[in-house]
Amino acid sequence: MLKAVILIGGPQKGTRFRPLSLDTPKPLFPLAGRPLIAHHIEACAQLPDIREILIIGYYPQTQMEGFVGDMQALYSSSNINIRYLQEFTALGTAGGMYHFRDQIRAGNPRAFFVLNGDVCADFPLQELCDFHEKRPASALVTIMSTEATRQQSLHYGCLVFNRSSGAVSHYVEKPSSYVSTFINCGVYVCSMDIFAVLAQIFHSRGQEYSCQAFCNGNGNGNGREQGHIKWEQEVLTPLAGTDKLFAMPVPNWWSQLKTAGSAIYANRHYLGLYKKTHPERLANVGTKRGEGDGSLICTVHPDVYVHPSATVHHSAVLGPNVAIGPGVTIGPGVRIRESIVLEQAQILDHTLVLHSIVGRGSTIGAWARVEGTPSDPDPNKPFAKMENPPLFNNEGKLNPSITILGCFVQVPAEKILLNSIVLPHKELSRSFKNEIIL
Ligand SMILES: Nc1nc2c(ncn2[C@@H]2O[C@H](COP(=O)(O)OP(=O)(O)O[C@H]3O[C@H](CO)[C@@H](O)[C@H](O)[C@@H]3O)[C@@H](O)[C@H]2O)c(=O)[nH]1
Repeated sequence: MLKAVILIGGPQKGTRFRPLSLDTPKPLFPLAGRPLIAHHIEACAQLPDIREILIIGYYPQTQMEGFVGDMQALYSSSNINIRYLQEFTALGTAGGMYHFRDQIRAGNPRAFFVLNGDVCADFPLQELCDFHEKRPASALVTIMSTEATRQQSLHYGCLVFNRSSGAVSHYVEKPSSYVSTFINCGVYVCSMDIFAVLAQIFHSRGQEYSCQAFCNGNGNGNGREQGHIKWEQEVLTPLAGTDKLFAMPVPNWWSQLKTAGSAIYANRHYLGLYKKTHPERLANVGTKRGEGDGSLICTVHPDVYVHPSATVHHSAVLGPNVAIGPGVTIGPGVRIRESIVLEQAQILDHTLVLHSIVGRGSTIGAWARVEGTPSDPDPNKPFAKMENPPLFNNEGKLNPSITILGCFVQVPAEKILLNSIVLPHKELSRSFKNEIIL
């Protein structure tokens, strides 16, 4: 029996994903019509041995319970239990795993997966598990690894490993100078003995804290929670070179979801994966709607996802790489490409939407133009990943990126919105270019 843990962080995380994360917690942001971590759950559920998926984070229960209920219902017939476990405070990337160790160990799984909730991929979980189980009995963790450029590798965990055995000899989290182009994808298989390592870290921390508290005469020394454990620095780094840490390089598509710009890129890839895994979800076949209802929609340039409850005028043209959410209305002559339109948005007649995300309940008037700048990885650099540039450049100007409308924004007819970010509930009265509209 196997289990999986999905780490989703909490409300203070995902700040670079604003304004989209103001409305929906980042782990639930829809890509190709499904919440980000529903793709993780779907990948886990493909494995016949998976029995339980534990989502660990510090979002309030109320923000996660609807999603968890939907997932439980979806996978009830496959006998997979899905639960959300809330940390009382941010416990870091390994503290939650240790805190909820009894829940992970319950039922005696032979191993468990750990997936960062903010990565997107064609997750090769069965291969990763088979690889891990073929390593020596001493193996505690196998890391899924991919290659990045030399420069980009500095933003990730970097690893040096033996290409035939997979044994990791050196692991550095976000090094300041070049270590390796092989990076940590934030996807792991762990043996159950990893809890002994976590217990050791937790208890040594306890001694450190009580000593500091004694010396300072106050609570827990530096104010950090004793249960806070950094998986990368406190677990992976010391395990390197001990024959307990392994890496499996994979050629599959993989990306992080840090900025809103990366959502368009991930949306495109998840739509592309549907061709292999769930072609019935796509509205690719001629002019037919996805999800098997077969009614006519409009002209579609693959790949396109349209929620069955959306209303799309037959003269609209969608795609490539478009996802249309529930209850969306698309008027006559509308053209949308490389974009995500979230639930209940309305796009009125003859409007053009390019490289943009239209927030929940937003309205774009007729003959308007909403356009952003694509922020894809550099196609001329092998292994290049998405850049996650800051919002502003050194001159204090907005870096060109996709256009984002927060929820319930109103764009009047015949206006142009270019490379701009609009915060929720704004009613625009004119055109904007390269601006954040607060
Ligand atoms: N439950 C919980 N989850 C957390 C916490 N802190 C972070 N996480 C979750 O853990 C994942 C990674 O955390 P980050 O702190 O955002 O790390 P990162 O910059 O993305 O780097 C990590 O991922 C890279 C791959 O995407 C790796 O290359 C890198 O080595 C590292 O593991 C995210 O899904 C985040 O939501 C926490 O306190 N509690």
